[in-house]
Amino acid sequence: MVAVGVIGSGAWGTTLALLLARKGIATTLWDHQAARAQEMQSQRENKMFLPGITFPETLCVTAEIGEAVREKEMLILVTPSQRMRENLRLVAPHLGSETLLVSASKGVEIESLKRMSEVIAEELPESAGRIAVLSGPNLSPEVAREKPTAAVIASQSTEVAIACRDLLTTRHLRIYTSDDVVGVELGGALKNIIAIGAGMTEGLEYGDNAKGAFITRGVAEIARLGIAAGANPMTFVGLAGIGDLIATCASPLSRNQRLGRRLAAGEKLDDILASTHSVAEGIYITRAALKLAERFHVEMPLTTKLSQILFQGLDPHKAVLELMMRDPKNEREGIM
Ligand SMILES: NC(=O)c1ccc[n+]([C@@H]2O[C@H](COP(=O)([O-])OP(=O)(O)OC[C@H]3O[C@@H](n4cnc5c(N)ncnc54)[C@H](O)[C@@H]3O)[C@@H](O)[C@H]2O)c1
Ligand SMILES: O=P(O)(O)OC[C@H](O)CO
Repeated sequence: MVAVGVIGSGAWGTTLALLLARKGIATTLWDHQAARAQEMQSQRENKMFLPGITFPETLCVTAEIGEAVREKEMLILVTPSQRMRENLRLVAPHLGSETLLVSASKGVEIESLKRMSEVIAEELPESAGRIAVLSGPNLSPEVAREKPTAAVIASQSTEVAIACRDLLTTRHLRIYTSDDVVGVELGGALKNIIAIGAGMTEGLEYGDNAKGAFITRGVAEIARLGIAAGANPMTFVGLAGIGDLIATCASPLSRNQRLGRRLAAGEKLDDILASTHSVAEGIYITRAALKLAERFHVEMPLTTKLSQILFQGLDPHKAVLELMMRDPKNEREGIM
């Protein structure tokens, strides 16, 4: 029988585990907290992140890392991005020589500026040829409820991308393959910055023209950085780029978008963080993106202003005014 492990039991990790288990795959979901794992295993539900969705019998929850990692065809790594490395170190002693590794996290490590696949290859070097990354417009409450969804899985190895795709595909989740690992990872990570900003335009009641403009200039900005980092420009008009932006910037289900709306309402970042268990990757990728922008000499005016709002208390109205008053530009300047 095929067996899969899922490392990280937040909303997305639980959703992916549910999908696999519903296909009859023996799925082990790992939580880093024993009490949480026990609670989910006995209640047959993740009440914190996906209330109301019952676990099938083929899904087992554990806090014992070896149980989640040993003898698995595929391991899905889906912790918050800043926690990925420490969890890979727990995985390493138990990992088999054939296991496929899929990163489903959307972020860049702030300290090293490495993408998740790079962190994985660094910590698990013997598995470096079996890594894939999953991204796309994938709001977990919709995916878990089997609403039609598409995603993209990228790997340097076509065989690995296809094998992971085949394990993850369901009647409700259509997955495209790609060889643009850099673009798929950076698209999924960087869109979180734009999702926070889009939430802010909504919270400030600036209307749909402002939101449309913000998202469009946002794509230009994140594509500019991605291309400088080696991504294929076309990936930013694909599922990991514009696709994910449309979903997250439009949906009240997006945690990053909600964060933007709360900041616009005047709440302080620390208070928002203290009020939730969910990760809003946009906060961390904002820092990482600005460091990457410096490395690649790329201009990121929207990200710069968002960073000032998040970390220096800049008033969002003032930030928007400052963006509006920038020097006029040609629309395509700095993109292609
Ligand atoms: N939720 C979604 O719809 C969705 C969709 C696609 C991708 N993602 C990405 O998946 C990743 C995980 O997000 P999520 O939504 O599943 O999580 P979540 O925000 O729902 O919950 C956070 C999870 O992180 C866990 N956690 C906290 N500290 C940890 C540690 N030190 N080690 C291991 N786990 C720890 C918590 O226990 C919790 O399970 C993020 O990068 C996110 O961007 C999320
Ligand atoms: O809820 P968010 O903002 O973390 O977004 C979740 C996914 O990345 C959407 O594709």
